[in-house]
Amino acid sequence: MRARTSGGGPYAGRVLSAVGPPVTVRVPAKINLHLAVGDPRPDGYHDLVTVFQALNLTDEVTVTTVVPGAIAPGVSVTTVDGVAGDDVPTDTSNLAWRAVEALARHADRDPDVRVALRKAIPVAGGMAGGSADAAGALLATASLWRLDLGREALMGIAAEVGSDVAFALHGGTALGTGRGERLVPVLSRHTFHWVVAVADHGLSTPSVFAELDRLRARPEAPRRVGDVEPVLEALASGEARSLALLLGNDLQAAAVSLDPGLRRTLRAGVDAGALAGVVSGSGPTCVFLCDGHDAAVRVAAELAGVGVCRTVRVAHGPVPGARVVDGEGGSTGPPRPYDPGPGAYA
Ligand SMILES: C[C@](O)(CO)[C@H](O)COP(=O)(O)OP(=O)(O)OC[C@H]1O[C@@H](n2ccc(N)nc2=O)[C@H](O)[C@@H]1O
Ligand SMILES: Nc1ncnc2c1ncn2[C@@H]1O[C@H](COP(=O)(O)OP(=O)(O)OP(=O)(O)O)[C@@H](O)[C@H]1O
Repeated sequence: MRARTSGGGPYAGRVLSAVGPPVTVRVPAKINLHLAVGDPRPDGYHDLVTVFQALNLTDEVTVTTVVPGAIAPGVSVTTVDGVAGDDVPTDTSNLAWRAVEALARHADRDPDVRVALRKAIPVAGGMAGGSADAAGALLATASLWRLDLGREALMGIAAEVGSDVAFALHGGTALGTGRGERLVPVLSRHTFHWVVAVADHGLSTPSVFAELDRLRARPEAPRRVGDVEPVLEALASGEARSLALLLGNDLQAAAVSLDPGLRRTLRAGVDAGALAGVVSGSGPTCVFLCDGHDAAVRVAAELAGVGVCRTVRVAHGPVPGARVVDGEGGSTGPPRPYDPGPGAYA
């Protein structure tokens, strides 16, 4: 079925795409097990060496073809699991919409879709929620439009939209370099169990990078994280206790400097029985590695009682990157042109 617009509006007179069923993609949050930040580059970014892991804390992105008079182009947002979504824009600045526009430019067509976000990933929490939505919107729209895009092309468009978007497509565990957009899969044996402490406010990523530059300009600059190799070895061994000793994030000092209460959160998680805790990315979410699922449930219960954060979640990783899901709102059509591959999680 094809639809043609009538009357005025941005699509007046244009032939719109075939109206197929909506496509829903589930896409994970990320944490950084290791985050080494270099000096600022001339373009304002910082080179990173980071180890990402995707957790089973996911947003869902549903993309529907615009139907004139019935379904308008744009973005809508609902939140679940206590996520505060007031800061999430529903205009063209939403990262998911920017991803649709980037794909539309690439495909030389109009962004004639509606994007519905169902957010469970904390907003401005250092878990790449906006980037996850962008990755989900890219994959869902590419599937809806049945674009014959290879993995490399989609990853390239993802990297244009944001530093963390490519990883949200990739999933699993990966080593990221450059701005974090150049990815190599990392062997990660077994599943790691995490407690996620979500703060009652966000931190702006550019402000945290700027604070790190400021702290580093002082004589008592924060110590930098060590080499990444031992982290890769601990992941390959699957030993949570080995990995716990090696969790490190150069942005942690900056996040704590902007939000000193995080010190208390980090201490509370370890006091509650976690093996170790670290600020996730640019914060303020803190994640705690635990010795198995049962330990994580105990740590989460105790941490929730201390009152140092807004909500506490139990999660595990690695999990796959963005995936088209079947079921209500999803699509059960033929195989999709983009297959993100199995990832490198065991
Ligand atoms: C902190 C991390 O989450 C670690 O994975 C990411 O590096 C942040 O990735 P992101 O939120 O996708 O960041 P972008 O949207 O690309 O950049 C937002 C802003 O963060 C700063 N930024 C980001 C990434 C990077 N490698 N260096 C930076 O300095 C820049 O000021 C940039 O303007
Ligand atoms: N789809 C989206 N979801 C959440 N925030 C969005 C979205 N699109 C744009 N934003 C804006 O981006 C800001 C950062 O949101 P996001 O949740 O991605 O932060 P983050 O998890 O700290 O990111 P990262 O870990 O990649 O640095 C929000 O405060 C909001 O204003």
